[in-house]
Amino acid sequence: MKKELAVLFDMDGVICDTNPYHLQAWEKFAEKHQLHLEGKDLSYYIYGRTNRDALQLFMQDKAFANGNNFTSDQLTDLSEEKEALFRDIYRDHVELTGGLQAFLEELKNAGVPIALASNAPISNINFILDATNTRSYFDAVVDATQVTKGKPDPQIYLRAAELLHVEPANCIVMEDSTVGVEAGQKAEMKVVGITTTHTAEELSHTDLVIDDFTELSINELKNLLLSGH
Ligand SMILES: O=P(O)(O)OC[C@H]1O[C@@H](O)[C@H](O)[C@@H](O)[C@@H]1O
Repeated sequence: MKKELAVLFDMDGVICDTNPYHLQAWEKFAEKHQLHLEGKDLSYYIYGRTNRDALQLFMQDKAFANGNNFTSDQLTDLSEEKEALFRDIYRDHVELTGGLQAFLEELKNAGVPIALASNAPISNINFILDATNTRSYFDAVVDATQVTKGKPDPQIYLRAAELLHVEPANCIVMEDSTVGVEAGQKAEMKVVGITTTHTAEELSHTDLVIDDFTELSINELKNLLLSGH
């Protein structure tokens, strides 16, 4: 039987409020590679994007100080180098977003299928799932390597719905980044915006804005599915 509700969680900024630590990692990485990264660039180039897309966007618009373009293998290596920095910085600060543990329990007890759908590399996904001890809650995990395009393309969310055997129209996406919100909306799913990375105003085009998961219940999600766009 097809399920009437599934919840698809983004990871960075949703499972854990990691973006302040990603920022520190990007700053270290930028210094080492003489990349002219400014605070205001983060919102557009970085938050929510795959590292490959972020690095490529940078190269197009700003170019690295040494003027080189990177091969696909170099992009993979650079991406992993930045994420190793992130994991080192974040390791001692790992904490689930407020109310998430109880919300995951509520969903699990009600038999609601749950997926993790992230642009992050699998090394980071494994790191967060192990450090937060939440792997057992997720019925499916989708990262950008399992599809041809990461967010803001909708493929990651559509693949997650497929793995859970739930129609996209019955899926609710939990997102913090504008790139991720775009992906959820293009997948024609309802999107809840969480204000870890962007302000409530910046997320005002979502279906519901929350500060953390203490504000959500299954009933509220069911009502959201019934409401129009
Ligand atoms: O799709 P998610 O879980 O928000 O993660 C995507 C990306 O979010 C960015 O903010 C990070 O800098 C990346 O390293 C990360 O891969």
